[in-house]
Amino acid sequence: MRSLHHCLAPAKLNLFLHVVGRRPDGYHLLQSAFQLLDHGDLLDFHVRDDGIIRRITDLPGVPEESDLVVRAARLLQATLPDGSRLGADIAVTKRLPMGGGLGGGSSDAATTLMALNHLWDAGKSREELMALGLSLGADVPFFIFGRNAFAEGVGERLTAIDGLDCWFVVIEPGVAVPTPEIFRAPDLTRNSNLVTIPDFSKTLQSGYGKNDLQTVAARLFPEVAAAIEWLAEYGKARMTGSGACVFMPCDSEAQADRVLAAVPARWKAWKARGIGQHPLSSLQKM
Ligand SMILES: C[C@@](CO)(OP(=O)(O)O)[C@H](O)COP(=O)(O)OP(=O)(O)OC[C@H]1O[C@@H](n2ccc(N)nc2=O)[C@H](O)[C@@H]1O
Ligand SMILES: Nc1ncnc2c1ncn2[C@@H]1O[C@H](COP(=O)(O)OP(=O)(O)O)[C@@H](O)[C@H]1O
Repeated sequence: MRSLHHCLAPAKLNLFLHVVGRRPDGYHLLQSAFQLLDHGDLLDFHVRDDGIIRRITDLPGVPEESDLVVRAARLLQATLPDGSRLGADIAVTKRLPMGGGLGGGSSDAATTLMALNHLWDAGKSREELMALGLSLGADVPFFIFGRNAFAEGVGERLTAIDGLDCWFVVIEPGVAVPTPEIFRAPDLTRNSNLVTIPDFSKTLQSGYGKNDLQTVAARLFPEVAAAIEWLAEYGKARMTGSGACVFMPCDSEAQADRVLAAVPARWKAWKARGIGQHPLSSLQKM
C-alpha cells in the first residue's frame, strides 16, 4: 500500500498578533503575520484497505480519539465516496511542545489532510481542505494555505506575504499556556488599531507591532515573563500565539548559536530558519 514518510508539520510563529475586536459569539478578531519555520513534528502515513484509522504512536495526555491527526483523517475520510475502504496508520514524532503557540497540533492536522488527500486520491482542492481544517482549529487553514501569511478574522482570511528569511531562536519556557484562559482575561487589550499589509511589511524585520496576548500570558505564567526578559537582552524578543514559547529573529546563524549557548539550562531552546513555503505544498491541487 502507498506510504509517505517523514512529512514535516512545520511550526509557525506569530511575528505580531493584534486583537482588534470580538465577534458576537465571543471569539476574538485578530490581525497577525504567520511565519513558517523549517522545524516541526514529523508524520508517517501508511494507507490501509480496511477503513481503519489509527495513531500508532503514543502521545501522553492526548488520547487517540481526540488527537487532531486522527480527527483530521476521519474528517477527510467522511468525504470519500460510499464504499471506500481507505484508512491509514499514522505515526507522529512530536517535537513541538503542546500549548506552545507554535501551532503544533494544528500543523499536524494540516499535514494529515494534505498527505491523505494525496495518498487516498481524495481530489480535494486547497480551498476545500482549508475549509475542512477550519473546523479543527483556527490555525489549520494557514498551514494548508502553505505560504507565510497576513491573517485576519479568527485566522481564516489569509493573504500571502514574504515573511522573514532569517534564523530564529525559540525558547520553550516549560509551561503549557491554555489559550481560552488568555482570551478570557479581563485585562486583555481588545482594541488594537487595524493595519494594512503596506503598513507593516517594510518594518516586519525590525519587529513590527506587538503580541497583545503577551501581557496576559506573562502575568499568569512567570516563566514566560522570565524568558522574554532574558531573551530581550539579545534582541527583539516576543511571545508567539497565546504562548508559551518566545522567539527572537537573528541577524545570522552564528548569532543564533551564541544566544543558544547562553540559554539557562532550565529552558529548552532551539534555532530554526524561516521558510517561504510549506514542504507539502507541492502535493496540492490549486
Ligand atoms: C492564538 C492563536 C494564534 O495563532 O494560536 P495558538 O496560540 O493556539 O497557536 C490562535 O488564534 C488560536 O486559535 P485556536 O487554535 O482555534 O484556539 P483554541 O485553542 O481552539 O481556542 C480556545 C478558546 O480560545 C478562545 N479564542 C480562540 C481564538 C480566537 N480568535 N478567539 C478566542 O476567543 C475561544 O474561547 C476558544 O474556545
Ligand atoms: N497531534 C496533536 N499535537 C498537539 N496537540 C494536540 C494534538 N492533538 C490534540 N492536541 C491538543 O491541542 C492542544 C493545543 O496544542 P498545540 O496546537 O500544540 O498548541 P498551540 O495551539 O498552543 O500551538 C494540546 O494541549 C492538546 O490537548
